[in-house]
Amino acid sequence: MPTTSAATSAATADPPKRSAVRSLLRLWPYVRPIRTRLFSAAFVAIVASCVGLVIPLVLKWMVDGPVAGRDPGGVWLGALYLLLLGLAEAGLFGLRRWLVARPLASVEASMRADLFRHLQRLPIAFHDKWASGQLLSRGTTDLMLLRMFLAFPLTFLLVNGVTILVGMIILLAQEWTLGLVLLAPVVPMVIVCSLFERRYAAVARRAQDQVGDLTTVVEESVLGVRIIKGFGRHRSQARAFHELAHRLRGTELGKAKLLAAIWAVIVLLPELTIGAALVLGTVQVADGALSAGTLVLFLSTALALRWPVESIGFLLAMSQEAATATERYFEVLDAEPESSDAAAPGKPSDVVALGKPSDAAALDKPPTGSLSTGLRFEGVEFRYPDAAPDAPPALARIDLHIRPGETMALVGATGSGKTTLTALVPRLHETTGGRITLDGEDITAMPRERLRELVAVAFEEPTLFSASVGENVLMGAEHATADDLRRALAVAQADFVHALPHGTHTQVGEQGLSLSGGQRQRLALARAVVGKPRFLVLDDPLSALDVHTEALVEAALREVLAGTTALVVAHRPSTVLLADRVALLSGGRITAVGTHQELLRDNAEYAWLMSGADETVDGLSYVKEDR
Ligand SMILES: Nc1ncnc2c1ncn2[C@@H]1O[C@H](COP(=O)(O)OP(=O)(O)OP(=O)(O)O)[C@@H](O)[C@H]1O
Repeated sequence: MPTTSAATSAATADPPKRSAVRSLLRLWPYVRPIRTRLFSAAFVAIVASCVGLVIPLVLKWMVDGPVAGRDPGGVWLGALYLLLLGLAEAGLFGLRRWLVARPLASVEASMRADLFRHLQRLPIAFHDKWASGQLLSRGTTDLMLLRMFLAFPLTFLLVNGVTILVGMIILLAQEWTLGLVLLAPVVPMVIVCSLFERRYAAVARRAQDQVGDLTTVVEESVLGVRIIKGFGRHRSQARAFHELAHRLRGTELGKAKLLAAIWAVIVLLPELTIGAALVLGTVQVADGALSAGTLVLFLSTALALRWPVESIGFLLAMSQEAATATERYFEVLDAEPESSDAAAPGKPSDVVALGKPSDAAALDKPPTGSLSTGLRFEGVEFRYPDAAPDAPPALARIDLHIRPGETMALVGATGSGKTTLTALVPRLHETTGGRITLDGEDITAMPRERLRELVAVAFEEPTLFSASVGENVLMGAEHATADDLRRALAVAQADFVHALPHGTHTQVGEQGLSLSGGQRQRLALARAVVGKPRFLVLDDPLSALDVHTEALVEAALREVLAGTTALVVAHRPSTVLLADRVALLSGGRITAVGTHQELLRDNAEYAWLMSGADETVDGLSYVKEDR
């Protein structure tokens, strides 16, 4: 898992410098399908707001009419009007909410689905660089911010703008001198708002990135809880968490200070002008230049405009956060996925054999028209995208031919490139030179779907998903039958599942934590073989097994391997003995190929790598002979 700092830099390096509006416009494809409802809701809210502005006009009519003329009937009529207007305003706002609630939930759901689908299609190189917490926070917090923006600020910035405009027109039409007094703070407020927007954009981005970092630490602490406890690292982990939480707290406080400042300006200036208008209006009423009803209308309209004006501060803040969330969302969505013939979404990452054709035997034969020539590496070179430019490539000049039905063991010192080489076959990484062919067909020329039907992979670190044992294994072949499942479990010596509380229906916890490492490895192996793949790539899949279980797995695996072309990474001689030939990988190059005995005799490095394990070799020789 990438470190927090590396992931942070990957996630936050050079965020695009777009204005908030341009960032938010990128949401249009998602908003388009619900535009009618959204515009209707905005229209309803504008009408509701304007209905609210009629109330001061009724008040003026009441004060200058029935109240001045001491007409109780008129006063009651006015009160009835006010009640109806109030009810209409409340009803319309309720209608607005009803109009937007469901479609906005669907926008959030479809954005989340797109993000998830895209994450499945992004290359391993992307996932190597990005911390999972950063991706998680984009799929949760950021999308929630976007839904809130579409539900509230998007509509209310418009509604409040129109309300302020209509209110000001009413005021200017009634008495333009007092209207101008109320208009006085507009210019300073626009300046303050634009300054605020710029500063808030930076601090909002920082806060959202820090939430991603914090999520990463929490996730790592939960997943790595055994290591943390085993090494007594809970204090240092807690310290790392507190440091990040402290940093986030500081950023959030910075946000709160900025909000407080703009809030103060936005509240204070209108209050001052309302006070000034009140004094001026009272003097005019005393002089007889203004009717008492007009002054009441003036004050009640100004008070009705207070909320639309005061809310601008936090509506702008929410919009800015939504713009940042949009940027962060599209940073992931803009990342280039695997080439257009990418695998279908929803594939597990550690097993690449999915979807056995309905006729299982079809996989055991090469496709019509192509010769069965096995697995061939021709001048393959690979360099990790984030490796230093002057660093040697992880793999260079790899020429290797694994014949049809042959099992080739791949042996090499740690860091020699074994995992990297195996990852190239199912195209988890793309070769940077040379080519790999399966029965003569270049793997880059075949659709990924087909490649992943042909090749199954099991890794040393087996991942189990939160699903039943059976579902986990059958991820290796969607159309496999109960018999296939039973056979695969038998090959992987995973019969222990029948003793689990609900057999193959037993749910295994997050990452299969409730099972031992060896049990998980056996399930991952069962997953790799359940689809009877033509090509099998195993990256040291038996490392967590005891010698006896390993021998049993190997005996059963040999039957599977007999009809399969296989590349098996091996550290132990016992695994090597499974193979027909061995390839020695040294510093990213194949330095020797031969049988185990030949290499033991002729190659010092191989002999050294295999040394100290004679007992196991003998033990397995017995198994082989017995077979
Ligand atoms: N994502 C990556 N980015 C850059 N370099 C990497 C990456 N993954 C592995 N490497 C480097 O590539 C080299 C080969 O690594 P690889 O994991 O293939 O070795 P290995 O032979 O499988 O080792 P082991 O036996 O310990 O599993 C190592 O030097 C490693 O540091």
